[in-house]
Amino acid sequence: MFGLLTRRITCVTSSLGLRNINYIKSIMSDELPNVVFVLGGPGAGKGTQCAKIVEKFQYVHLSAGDLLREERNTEGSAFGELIENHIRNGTIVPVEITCSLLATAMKKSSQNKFLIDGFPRNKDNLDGWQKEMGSKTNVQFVLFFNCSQETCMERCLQRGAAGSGRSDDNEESLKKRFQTYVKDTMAIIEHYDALGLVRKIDASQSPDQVFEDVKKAFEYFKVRSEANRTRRWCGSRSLSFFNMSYKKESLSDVRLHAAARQGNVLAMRHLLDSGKVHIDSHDKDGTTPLMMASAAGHIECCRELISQGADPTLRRKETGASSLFLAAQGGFNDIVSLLLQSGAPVDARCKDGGTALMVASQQGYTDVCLELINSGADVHLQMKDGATSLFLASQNGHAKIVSLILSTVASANENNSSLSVEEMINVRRLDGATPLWMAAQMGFDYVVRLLLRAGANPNIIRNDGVSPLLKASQKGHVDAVGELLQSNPHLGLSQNGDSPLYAAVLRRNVPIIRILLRAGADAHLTTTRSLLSPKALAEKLRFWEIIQLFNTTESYEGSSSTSPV
Ligand SMILES: Nc1ncnc2c1ncn2[C@@H]1O[C@H](COP(=O)(O)OP(=O)(O)OP(=O)(O)O)[C@@H](O)[C@H]1O
Ligand SMILES: O=c1ccn([C@@H]2O[C@H](COP(=O)(O)O)[C@@H](O)[C@H]2O)c(=O)[nH]1
Repeated sequence: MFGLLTRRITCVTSSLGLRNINYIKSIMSDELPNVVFVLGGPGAGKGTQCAKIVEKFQYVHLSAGDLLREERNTEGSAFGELIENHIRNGTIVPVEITCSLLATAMKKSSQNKFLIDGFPRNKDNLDGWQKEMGSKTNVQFVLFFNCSQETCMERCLQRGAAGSGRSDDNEESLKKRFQTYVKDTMAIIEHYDALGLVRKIDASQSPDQVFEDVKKAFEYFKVRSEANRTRRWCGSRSLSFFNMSYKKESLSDVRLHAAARQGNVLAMRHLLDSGKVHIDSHDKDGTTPLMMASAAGHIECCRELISQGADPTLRRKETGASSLFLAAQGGFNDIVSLLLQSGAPVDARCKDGGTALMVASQQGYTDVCLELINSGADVHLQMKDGATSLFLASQNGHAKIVSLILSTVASANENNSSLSVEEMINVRRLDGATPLWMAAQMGFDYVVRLLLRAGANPNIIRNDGVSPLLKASQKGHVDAVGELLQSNPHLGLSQNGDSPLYAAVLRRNVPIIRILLRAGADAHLTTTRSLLSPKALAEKLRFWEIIQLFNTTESYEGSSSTSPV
């Protein structure tokens, strides 16, 4: 922690860059205290919503502003005057003071879920947090309350008039606070956005409406992290572990395999010392004790086996899976490191072309991906069906891994002539699907956004003639459709003769119809599949609310081209 509060942190690392791999590593661990940063303009309603979140999701609310005000009011504080000056002027207190207050408050609490409200507000804050707390906490996501300056100003002035007692709830301070927000804090929100971690909430609605959106954000991230935890457990037990056969040559071999499977290091050592077993004795599928222990996550057994000479380069006969692949599949990073240090080839291929990096990307084990990439894993490799690690991460909604791979591709491209991000991002599987196409089908809007921003082409269709926009419309993924529309995709007929607007009408999906119309989709465009236009379809099905929407939306007159993508 910060020893001397008066020491100014001069952090020179560019933590606003995507390529800060240590930083990304620091936000991955499941075991560390979880943090949700809450950002937005002054008066956007951060404190109001935090109170509701505490009640519903049992987080501990730490407002950086409140902690600073408390410190300012503490008798004898060396920082009282400095803090008050910053508050009045709407400028940002040096990070060592704020971060130290936050860390102390976190330490005091016995909880491990924190809402950090109003921090980090500038690059100094972010760098300071990274340096001191980055490796000790897990940033789950950032809640961003978006609200116009006018509304925020009005709310703060009313709060002041109602007796908040805050020295900065006045017009003069508020103007300065907004300048700081626009100039400094927006860059922090953009930084986290680039990592796929920002959930933007429309804070101009009523407090209850805002909270409805807040709940969705928490549920979204909760579902994702729980899914990851479940997979970590299943990865070791069901996918590979139970599929292994255990038929060995001798009773001692059977016992060795059983010890590896159960993690019984003492029994294993005893058997190995006896000289009666071969350390790499394998069953009919070529499964060795080291593979067994790696798949089951027994690090002590793996250490014992390696130290007694087990071969980390062996593969299973049928699938070609190595110990490294099995450890990566289970998310056992300590075993992955051990195997790599012991000479396991980082890019060993399974029979289907899969590698340890691919399986870790698929399962969402960011820490494992980092370890493998830092050990030289090739991010450009493809499975026999054409899938890349990027594809697998996108298909499964692992935004952090998508960011990590994209930044690794960019660095590799700078250093040699390997594919550029733009080329790599649009690599297609044999069925023609790109990472973007898959993420759109699955409704992973964060991943869709990350990929589009990195240069993914929204108009690459799958071999069946379906575009990402059409697929997202068919599946009813309104947020993914919204993200795709940001990149001006083709709105007309896809090559299979269907259109996104037609698909949305067929499924009576009004939110998607609305945003497609707003983007210029044509309600009169006849699809070649059904020979009906979206409007004719709505009339046929008597979807009155949609007919009304078409009638009242001027843009349905249409500007989209009728030629297929
Ligand atoms: N959705 C809302 N609609 C209308 N008023 C709101 C809404 N949310 C909060 N308020 C009111 O606006 C004022 C500011 O809200 P709040 O203190 O939660 O904002 P904040 O973002 O934490 O502000 P600050 O950054 O200045 O600490 C309060 O008086 C609050 O009651
Ligand atoms: O991390 C922080 C948080 C706050 N400040 C200063 O406090 C005021 C008020 O903050 P609120 O979040 O609106 O309560 C803010 O304008 C800053 O001057 C800070 O320096 N660092």
